[in-house]
Amino acid sequence: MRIDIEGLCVDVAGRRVLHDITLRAASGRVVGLVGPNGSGKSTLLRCVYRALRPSAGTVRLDGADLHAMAARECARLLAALPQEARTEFDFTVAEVVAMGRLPHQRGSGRASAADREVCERALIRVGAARLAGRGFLSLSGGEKQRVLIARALAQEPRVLVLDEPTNHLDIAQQLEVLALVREGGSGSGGGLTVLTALHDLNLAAVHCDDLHVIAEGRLVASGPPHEVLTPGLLAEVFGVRAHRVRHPETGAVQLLFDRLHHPE
Ligand SMILES: Nc1ncnc2c1ncn2[C@@H]1O[C@H](COP(=O)(O)OP(=O)(O)OP(=O)(O)O)[C@@H](O)[C@H]1O
Repeated sequence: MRIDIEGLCVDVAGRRVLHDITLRAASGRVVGLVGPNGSGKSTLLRCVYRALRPSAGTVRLDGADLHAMAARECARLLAALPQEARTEFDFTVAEVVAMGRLPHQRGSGRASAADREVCERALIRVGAARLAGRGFLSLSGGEKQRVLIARALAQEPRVLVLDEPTNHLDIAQQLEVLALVREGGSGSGGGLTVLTALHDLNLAAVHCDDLHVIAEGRLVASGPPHEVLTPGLLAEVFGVRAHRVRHPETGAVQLLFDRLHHPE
């Protein structure tokens, strides 16, 4: 499913934090949002998962205005993993994942055998089946993240929105979470579009098909990672000096950072 963001402006507390953002995430792509702290990545994502209404502009899913959709319709199409995804009560892992099925349930809202199977499959896919009976609040950060991804997959969305999904994870967990996200579509018939904010530019270079760079609320570059992550852009946007190398096995662009960039 395609995401078209057009002319998006957001004002927060009387200040414009996003200025006229227009970008597209093509169907089935893993699309990364990168940019310095406070540049507006989370604000943009919040507009896409409908936690925030833009001051101007539109977000469309395959042409349909997201903010004009009924909440249930939207929840059938789009799942989100916000930066501070929490549950206030100590639900079990199985209950947390079962919440992903709610948009698909009618009437009594009771889970069918088919719903339960989708949830079990989602937990197996993220390698967390053994956690099903545990209390969510007792899990480690990495385990919580896996379970929340399982909930998002159980929702069987066409669009997955992730805000820093690798936060607080060790390197192995980071790679695993991103691999899961990448494969996300394959178990649900393919075509899953992923829009994710990422701080780690090397992970973004490897795991994203396309990147959009946001700086001070404005879109400053878009394209495949090897085109976007240039030393010039990194100096200008992030204020760092970087060298580009190729991964010796995969050929992916990787960055070596040596020091802060001081303009002449
Ligand atoms: N509720 C709010 N009240 C006031 N300012 C806000 C609010 N939400 C966001 N902002 C401001 O909007 C700007 C963009 O914030 P946002 O969280 O979108 O940035 P970000 O790129 O996701 O940052 P980070 O990488 O640090 O998570 C920041 O200057 C932030 O202080």
